[in-house]
Amino acid sequence: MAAQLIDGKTISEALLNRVKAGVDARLAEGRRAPALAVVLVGNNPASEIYVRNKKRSCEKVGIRSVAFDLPASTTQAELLAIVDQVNADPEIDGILVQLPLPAHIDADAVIERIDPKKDVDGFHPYNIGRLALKMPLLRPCTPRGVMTMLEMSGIDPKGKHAVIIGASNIVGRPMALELLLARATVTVCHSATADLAAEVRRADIVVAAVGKPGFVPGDWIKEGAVVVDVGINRLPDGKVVGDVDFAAASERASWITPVPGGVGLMTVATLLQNTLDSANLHA
Ligand SMILES: Nc1nc2c(c(=O)[nH]1)N[C@@H](CN(C=O)c1ccc(C(=O)N[C@@H](CCC(=O)O)C(=O)O)cc1)CN2
Repeated sequence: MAAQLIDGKTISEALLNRVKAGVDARLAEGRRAPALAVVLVGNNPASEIYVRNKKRSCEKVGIRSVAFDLPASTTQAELLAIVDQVNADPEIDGILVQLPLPAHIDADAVIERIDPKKDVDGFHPYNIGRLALKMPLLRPCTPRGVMTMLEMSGIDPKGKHAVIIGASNIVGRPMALELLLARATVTVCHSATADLAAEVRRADIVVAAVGKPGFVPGDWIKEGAVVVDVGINRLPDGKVVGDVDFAAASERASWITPVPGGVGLMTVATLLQNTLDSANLHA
């Protein structure tokens, strides 16, 4: 059986259209456009691309973006002062600090400094706690984007066994909370998991978020499983591939996300959805 594609391009465009309609509705009511502070420290080439895409998408849907492009030498105190400034600005609804930050900056301290009401990345302990307690407010973009992809493809995780490979704060952990909220039975695998292949072979839904090209071979995928590939790995020849052997997994899966053109596009669109949500909640 050849898998059906969960097409991030089509689904993210539909989501962006929905966000644009929400922005237009605010303007029609005489309310201001939502605004997003976009903070980039240093010159990590991948981060520069992601931030550029986020700003372009803001433009497309009518969200105002306010850029803070800071040198790699920025100190933690300087960055925290900028976070304080945008926290206090009533014209800003969302704050995005692009990760990773340079090694001399404590990313957890920066995330914790963001006003949880403006935490459109959903990484603040307050927002993660709300998700864990079944009271989600601002939800991490990649996992929320994955849930939108499943929903728009008619895939209901309820009663399914979901296996997540990777336990990061950005993807693996909040992904587990999202799937639990959707009533899946969830297994989170990580580098100390005893028999990863056996865990994945039992999965109805596999979410791979490892950051290693082709880490999941096709023969780990159960016949008919749904495969969500969150990995974005750039090969020496410049090609971008996921964590899953796409061709082999497609032979067994019922649905699969491609890389590129999959979850990454949803991460950006969901950030704008969160920014609109934040504006509608508070301004
Ligand atoms: N503050 C944050 N930092 C980071 C996040 C995040 O959600 N918030 N996630 C990742 C990077 N990321 C967004 O910031 C991101 C990753 C990938 C894509 C994307 O569009 N991927 C494309 C392929 C891109 C390519 O060719 O390089 C795709 O999947 O089609 C967008 C955003 C870490 N940092």
